[in-house]
Amino acid sequence: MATGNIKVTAENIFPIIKKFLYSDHEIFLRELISNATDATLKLKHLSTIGEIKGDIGEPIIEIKVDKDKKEIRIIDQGVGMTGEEVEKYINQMAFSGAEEFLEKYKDKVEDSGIIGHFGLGFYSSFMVAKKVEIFTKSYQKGAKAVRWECDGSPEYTLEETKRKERGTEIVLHIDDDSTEFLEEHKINELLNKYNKFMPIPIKFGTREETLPLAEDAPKDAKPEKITVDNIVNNPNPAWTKSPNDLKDEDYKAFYRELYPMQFEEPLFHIHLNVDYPFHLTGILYFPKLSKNLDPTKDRIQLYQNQVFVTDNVEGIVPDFLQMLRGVIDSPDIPLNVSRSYLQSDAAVKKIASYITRKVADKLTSLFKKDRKAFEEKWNDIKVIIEYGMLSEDKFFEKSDKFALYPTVDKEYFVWSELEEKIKPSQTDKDDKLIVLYASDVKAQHSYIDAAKEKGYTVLLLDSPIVSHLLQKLEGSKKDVQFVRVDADHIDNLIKKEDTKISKLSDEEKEKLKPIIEKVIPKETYTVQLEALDSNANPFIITQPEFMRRMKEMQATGGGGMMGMGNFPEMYNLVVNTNNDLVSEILSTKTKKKQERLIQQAFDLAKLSQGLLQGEELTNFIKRSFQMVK
Ligand SMILES: Nc1ncnc2c1ncn2[C@@H]1O[C@H](COP(=O)(O)OP(=O)(O)OP(=O)(O)O)[C@@H](O)[C@H]1O
Repeated sequence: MATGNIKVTAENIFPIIKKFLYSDHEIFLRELISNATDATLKLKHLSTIGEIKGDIGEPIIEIKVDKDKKEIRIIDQGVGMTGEEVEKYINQMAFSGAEEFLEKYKDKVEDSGIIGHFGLGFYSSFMVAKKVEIFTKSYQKGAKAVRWECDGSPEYTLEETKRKERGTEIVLHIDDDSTEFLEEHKINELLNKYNKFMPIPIKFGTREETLPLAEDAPKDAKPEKITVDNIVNNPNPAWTKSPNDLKDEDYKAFYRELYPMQFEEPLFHIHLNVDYPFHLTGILYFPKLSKNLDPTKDRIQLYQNQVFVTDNVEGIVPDFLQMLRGVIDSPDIPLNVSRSYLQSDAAVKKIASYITRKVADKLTSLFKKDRKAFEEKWNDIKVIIEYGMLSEDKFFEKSDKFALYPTVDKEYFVWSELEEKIKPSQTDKDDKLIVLYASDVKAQHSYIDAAKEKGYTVLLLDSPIVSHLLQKLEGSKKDVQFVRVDADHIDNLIKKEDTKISKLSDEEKEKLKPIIEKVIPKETYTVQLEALDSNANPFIITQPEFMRRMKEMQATGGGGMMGMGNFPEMYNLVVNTNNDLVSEILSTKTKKKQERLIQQAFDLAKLSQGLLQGEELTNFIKRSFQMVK
């Protein structure tokens, strides 16, 4: 038997480990299962290359909990260790990691989550155990089994022991302050969180399985029950397979496996697979976005060689794709590092731009392959795509191929098609292409109608960030301007000629303006007299595009003009000097009647904008009944 002192610069490393990693105690199980997995994968590799002769069977990893003895055991059938190897890897190497760790982080107690990075994996067991034993036997011929023990002081014991089976058994004698880990449900929870897709089968207890009855079994035959290993993981998850071997159904099944509480099917998936300049596999899903979507639930999961790392992929996956679901697995992602480290990591940065490109390519191919199906999905995916166009320039460049511009009549165009269609009719006198859009088909009905009557195309752009996107589109496309149909009278939106003849003379106009201004609230409405088509309404309420868009941009964050968001609503009241009613208002002699006509026309204009409510609406209805009496 050998005893010795583990060499560490600090007097006693274990209390420090505990303190450093206080919040992350539960990762001990992941670390130990990772080691067991590595040892098993090594064994399989040695067997494949002929280093190990004979059958190695189907090695599994087993977790056992003994609540009475306060023990957790992690048992593998991997390569095991010789006495020298324990000496080297557990006593010295692991501790050199510990030393480095201490050296680097002694002043930064708050920076936790760095263990794996420093090869402290095994020692994380001391976060929950007051004593740890290792029973191990190497695969090497003639190797003797050894037992190592350490109680959290720098002293350890290493001795020969009796053990026939190849592999390693770690026994954790759980500390009194960590007994929660002796609960079966807690272990199940951890296995489900961190080890659900690890590559070696993990057994935790047993379960009953009912065998199917033989076809010719008598009617009263009872099905036979057998006890089988309870394997908690799926060692071959879909993302590790080749896309050629997977059908649509398999992808959907994997989605359900990942998110058992999700009942909505995903819209489509993207299988990621890259070997150079970094390794990455994964499957991303576009979910159906609904209003009650909780962005903190069922997020993209990040794995390193099938070991769960985190479901906070901020900084790894571009912002606009955070709403997607699925998994990303890369051996190049460090297991246990702090978030700031992850974000500054060069490999991680490349991952984000690769994913962006891949998503753009997939959208392009989906659009090309089945345009109709893509159009049907557009409403569900547009927010993600529009957000991507806004935030990622590379994505914006590619989006011309698949970003759709739907009309109020549910026709869908990509930019080049739209341009071709509206260029002849919607180019104004200054050679600007005016793109008309609505945000609410019902509320803006009369304006849409007026535009359609002129043969114009009206888009329906109703996502919350659309004003930001239009700003960006106008900045990148030459001589293009977007205007919402209710921003002005249609003749003013797409100006074809400079002046229109007004029925009212300049003196008449000067007389009329103050009369109207007296009746309508000046602080909200600016009166504007304009010579429009005689068929156009007498009074039209508009909200200038610029003003409205800036306010919207303020409200949805970023951009826009400072302070605009708090500005009161301001509108224009366009008075059509060519409409007969306006002439009538001017020529009405009785002041009372004149005011009533103005009020009535004004209320009608408000009504068509959805602005007439409450008391004003009640008064309007009363007045209207009196007028038709
Ligand atoms: N179950 C095991 N079977 C065989 N060898 C093991 C086992 N557990 C640990 N070891 C050996 O002990 C070494 C130290 O383990 P430890 O978990 O501390 O660090 P690591 O696995 O090398 O790195 P990290 O876990 O930080 O990624 C391992 O590299 C391995 O050689």
